[in-house]
Amino acid sequence: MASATRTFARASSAFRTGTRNTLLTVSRQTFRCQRRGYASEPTKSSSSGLLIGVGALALGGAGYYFYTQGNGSLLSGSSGETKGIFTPRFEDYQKVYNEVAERLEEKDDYDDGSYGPVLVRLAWHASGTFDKETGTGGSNGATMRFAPEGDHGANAGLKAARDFLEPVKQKFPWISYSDLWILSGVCAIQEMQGPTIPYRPGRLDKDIAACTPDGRLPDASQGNKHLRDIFYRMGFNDQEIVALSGAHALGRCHTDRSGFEGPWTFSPTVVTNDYYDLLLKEKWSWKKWNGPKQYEDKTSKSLMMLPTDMALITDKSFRPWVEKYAKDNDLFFKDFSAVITKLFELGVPFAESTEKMTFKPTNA
Ligand code: HEM
Repeated sequence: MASATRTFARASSAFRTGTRNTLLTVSRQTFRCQRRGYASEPTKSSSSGLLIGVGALALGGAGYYFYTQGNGSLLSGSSGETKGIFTPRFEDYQKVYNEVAERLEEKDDYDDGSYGPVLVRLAWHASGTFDKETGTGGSNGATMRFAPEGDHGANAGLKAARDFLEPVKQKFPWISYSDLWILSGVCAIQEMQGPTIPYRPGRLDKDIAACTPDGRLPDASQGNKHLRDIFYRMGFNDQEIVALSGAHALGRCHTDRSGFEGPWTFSPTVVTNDYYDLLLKEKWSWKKWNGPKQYEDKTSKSLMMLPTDMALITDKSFRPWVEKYAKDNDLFFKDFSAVITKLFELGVPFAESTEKMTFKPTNA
């Protein structure tokens, strides 16, 4: 620790004050985080990312590679000369997008054939901790890298998503984890044939001190009041709660993660409005098993609904939106794109000049 600190001190003295301050902040965070330790689930992914900073600093006389967290940074060549500030542009973010898309295509032996759904869940759980009253939580910080947040029951299983992204972070060390997780959610939705999701970069990774308390994400065993408590706290209304829930067209529940079991739809790796359609058209009854209370469809007995999903058709204000989205996929795509963009941007202090980016899907 001491020699790494000295290496940092030597290296940082070579740079102008503004950059040095940024680097010092990043480095102090790095050392503090190392002392405090990470969540038991995400240790590998998070520590290696932060260690990039230390590794870069340790290059010493061989030259320096310095990256801030996505908003521009000093980039030096291996011969030691400073090359200038690296400011990522749209093309750079599209490269990250393409890399995630390529890995999604390659790694098709996971779950139902794609990491896409779990990447969407990672981006949502990173964002869904936001509290509009205090301005805390949200995607700006990627604090799920640390215990206790990574170990919150609601986040069980998301290490798979973080590990999937670690090689991408290593290939593009200039992007913050916070921006990477959201960009990957955007990529997963688009690559799974969903709507275009506009993206803005600018999130900064925060220290362990910014971890949010347990209990900010929804509890699937509850009902409509709980959904409103959780989503109103983030700043959403009833229509938006229903539109966001359409993400459950994707993926599945796992007994070793949430305790629940099974997918919501027959095409869990394609974004569709099937979730709403099935909610309305199927007959749902309690599944007979020893696990937590969940519903199963009468026809195939292979699909599931959570108590919170069923609340969308028993609640008078939610139900009309379920009916609208079941009838009109274009409307669902339009509203889903708008509401998930809002979710991904909760509490992020973007610079005014930050423009929305639209990535080209690889299968377009
Ligand atoms: C409305 C309240 C919500 C509740 C109670 C809830 C609960 C759950 C639960 C229990 C799982 C299963 C986790 C597992 O066992 O692997 C799950 C999975 C998932 N959730 Fe939600 N969720 C909610 C909202 C959302 C929202 C707003 C999104 C995204 C916009 C979302 C996206 C997903 C996805 C994509 C999966 C599948 C993950 C996978 O296949 O690994 N959920 N959710």
